[in-house]
Amino acid sequence: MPATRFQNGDTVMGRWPGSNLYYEVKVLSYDSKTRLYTVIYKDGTELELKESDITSMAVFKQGVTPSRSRSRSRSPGRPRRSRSRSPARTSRRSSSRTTDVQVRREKLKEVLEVRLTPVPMKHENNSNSKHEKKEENNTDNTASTITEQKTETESENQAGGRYNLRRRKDQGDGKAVEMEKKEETEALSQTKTPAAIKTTDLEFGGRVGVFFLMFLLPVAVLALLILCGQKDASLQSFPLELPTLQSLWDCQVFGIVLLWLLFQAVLSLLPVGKLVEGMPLKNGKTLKYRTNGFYALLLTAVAVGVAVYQEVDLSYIHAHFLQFCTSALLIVTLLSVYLFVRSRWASEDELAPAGNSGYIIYDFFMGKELNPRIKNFDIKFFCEMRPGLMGWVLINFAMLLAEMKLQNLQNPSPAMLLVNLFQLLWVVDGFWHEEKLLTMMDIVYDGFGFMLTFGDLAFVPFTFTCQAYYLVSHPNELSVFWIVTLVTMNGVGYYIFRKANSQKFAFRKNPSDPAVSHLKTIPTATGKSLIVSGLWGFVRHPNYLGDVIMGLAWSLPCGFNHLIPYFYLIYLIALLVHRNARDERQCRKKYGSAWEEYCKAVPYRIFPGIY
Ligand SMILES: NC(=O)C1=CN([C@@H]2O[C@H](COP(=O)(O)OP(=O)(O)OC[C@H]3O[C@@H](n4cnc5c(N)ncnc54)[C@H](OP(=O)(O)O)[C@@H]3O)[C@@H](O)[C@H]2O)C=CC1
Ligand SMILES: CC(C)=CCC[C@@H](C)[C@H]1CC=C2C3=C(CC[C@@]21C)[C@@]1(C)CC[C@H](O)C(C)(C)[C@@H]1CC3
Repeated sequence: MPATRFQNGDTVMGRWPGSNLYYEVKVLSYDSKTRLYTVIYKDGTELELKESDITSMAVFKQGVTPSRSRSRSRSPGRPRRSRSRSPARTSRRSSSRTTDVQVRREKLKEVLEVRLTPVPMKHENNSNSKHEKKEENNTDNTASTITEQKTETESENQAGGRYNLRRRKDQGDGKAVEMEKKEETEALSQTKTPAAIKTTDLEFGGRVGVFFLMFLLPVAVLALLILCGQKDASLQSFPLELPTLQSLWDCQVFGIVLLWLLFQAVLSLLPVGKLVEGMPLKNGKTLKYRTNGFYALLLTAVAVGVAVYQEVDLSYIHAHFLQFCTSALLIVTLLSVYLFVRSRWASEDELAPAGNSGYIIYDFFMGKELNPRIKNFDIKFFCEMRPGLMGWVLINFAMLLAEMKLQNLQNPSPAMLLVNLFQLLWVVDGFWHEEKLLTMMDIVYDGFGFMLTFGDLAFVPFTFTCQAYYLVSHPNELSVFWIVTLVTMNGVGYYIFRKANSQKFAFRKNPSDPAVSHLKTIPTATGKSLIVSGLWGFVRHPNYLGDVIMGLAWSLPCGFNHLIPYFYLIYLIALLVHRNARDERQCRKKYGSAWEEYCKAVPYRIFPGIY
């Protein structure tokens, strides 16, 4: 153990996570990487604590009590009566009381969970025999139970779990919950803001990897567009004819891109649509987000309709596509620099877990600040959903008009129509469920740096449109059989994607919701359960599977002459496989043996029988 304040075997006072209550604990070990102490409470509960959450016994003996606990005695090993409700009681009351309180409580719970990182099983190091027994019992509990939702047995298993934490989240009761939430928020805000933990697990090949990616990604996007626009779109037509500077840059185009960003920013600030609370931050506070994307989409459609009626020639976008892309790339670079510079003034609890390695290049790429804001304008939330996704739909429409113009068509080709409609459905769906983005890792975990800025403002609008761009100069006839097949394929993909995402969201919001209460689940020691039947029992990421099926239906209308229109599909598979690995790593950490059990019960990650 390096020089640390507390040594193995020391008896000290440890803060109970999420509260200001201190209990006697014994230090078991110290992890210099995570800078966390593993401590064991008197009742056998093992937790990882930060140094700031530990204090010496002497402080208490002198009567300087850091705990602000008043009459409320909450022993980690002794559940408070008012909180432990029988599941039967829950199901009688909960369905009609699915209130915001529950959702907020759920969010708060997740913050607490971060502090309750399960300690990996360490049988060989453990000298505490009582503890060993507990561990074995617990492993049995989680390993043997694939239960129907909310049975008494499940609840008992949970209560006897390793952390002796009651299942709180899967129980619903409006009033009590509200009180609980208040207490917990109070406790959280009283707790000193934790020091930012340095990012030690570097992704994307670390500093060297991201350095190359930062150059490779923009070049790859430009190369894709050049190839897509060429008559011979074969991958073998390398080396590409280098574009002239004039075909890459145009000040008017740059102005249009800036106007587009401004227009979308103004729409995003309109006081319509729900004001939604995001997930709690490290300091227990939450940010508010205006979710008016659907209205913004409608207003954008009206504006575009008026422009077309006024005979604005949208095929201009097709003719200047490369210039639009370079303008976007310049904006991405400027915005990333701005974000990196401003992150110097961000407080510790405003920093993202993923982008704080201390290496400039890496942090610039990953993003240091979690939720950069200018007053109430959330730059990340805006960029994730608005200019890129709206731009995608607009560009697709412009390509449709360009196809009619260049190929002298009265109507758009069926292939172009299908690509436009399929992708429009996906974007509309995204705006309809905009609120759900707030729980995704991009918002909750990733910083806002070059990677996401580039992804949102350049990658999405200029590569997701590659099928439509390709079709303008590479027409492809579709038979009725193909049209029916593609519509069915997109429908099936969309059904799986939507159902899986909605099921998970509904379950996390309220597991007793009649829409999901029939699903089988695996309980976990954190209090959350994992769905193990239906789509989530088919593969571990059914939502990714649905997305990939749709991706295939978007590329097939372009035919089989070239690989280039399949770029989106290839990107999507690579992204989702990587995302899946990232997510599973986090879930394994969060859920321990319950996650292993889930993996055993549902062996395939995305593609049944293959992966
Ligand atoms: N086209 C594109 O470019 C992209 C599309 N997407 C799409 O966005 C959607 C959302 O993706 P993503 O953000 O990756 O999130 P996921 O839907 O994959 O969420 C993963 C989380 O779900 C929870 N979970 C996992 N398994 C279970 C289970 N069995 N039961 C209950 N909860 C479970 C866990 O969180 P916890 O337990 O903490 O709740 C886990 O961390 C997907 O449909 C994806 O295809 C995403 C990225 C890019
Ligand atoms: C090569 C590179 C740097 C890629 C960056 C990846 C981004 C393009 C994607 C990462 C996750 C995304 C999501 C959406 C758009 C693409 C990015 C930003 C999304 C907002 C689109 C709308 C959907 O409905 C969604 C909310 C599910 C989705 C979330 C993830």
